[in-house]
Amino acid sequence: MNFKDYIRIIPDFPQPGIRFKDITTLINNGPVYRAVIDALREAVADKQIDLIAGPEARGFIVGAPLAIALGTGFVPIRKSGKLPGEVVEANYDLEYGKDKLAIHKDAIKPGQKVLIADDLLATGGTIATTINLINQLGGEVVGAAFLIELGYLDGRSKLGDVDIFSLITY
Ligand SMILES: O=P(O)(O)OC[C@H]1O[C@H](OP(=O)(O)OP(=O)(O)O)[C@H](O)[C@@H]1O
Ligand SMILES: Nc1ncnc2[nH]cnc12
Repeated sequence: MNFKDYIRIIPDFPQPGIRFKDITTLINNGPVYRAVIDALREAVADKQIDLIAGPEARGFIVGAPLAIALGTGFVPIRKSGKLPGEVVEANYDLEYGKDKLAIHKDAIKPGQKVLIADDLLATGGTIATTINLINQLGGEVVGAAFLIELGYLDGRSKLGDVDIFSLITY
């Protein structure tokens, strides 16, 4: 199955010059959505994983079903102001702007092994910040899994020695 056939590219969204990779057309198709989650599960099958962490919002679309497939818990990393409990927060830059992410302080116990999941790796700003938040809680990041990697933005170089898995690259 060629996942690229199901991803729609929208030029100049959300700002001129960005070629937006729209996954709504992929997740609209049940068998293809399931095949993506199966492929990610297989890609990380050799890892010991206690928790999946996914950044809002598209990280939930990939991370929550992957957590169910692996039988782990799921930790939502949310945009600032959305989580009700005590949080740690960090600012970051992404391909088309700036934002602030937060995690509940009690979401990860020291030493727990955490796999990050998201739909897309672009500049790496979102995931570098996600790693930072997990590390602040004492979690150990064992890898990061994506449906899409934008190789031309070299987000990998921001993620240190974290193991990175992506199903397709542009
Ligand atoms: O590697 P980066 O340059 O940081 O970009 C990648 C991030 O950008 C998108 O999220 P976005 O912040 O647009 O939020 P959304 O999931 O709520 O649409 C995408 O889902 C990744 O999380
Ligand atoms: N080009 C892109 N398409 C979809 N989501 C993105 N997040 C960051 N860059 C993106």
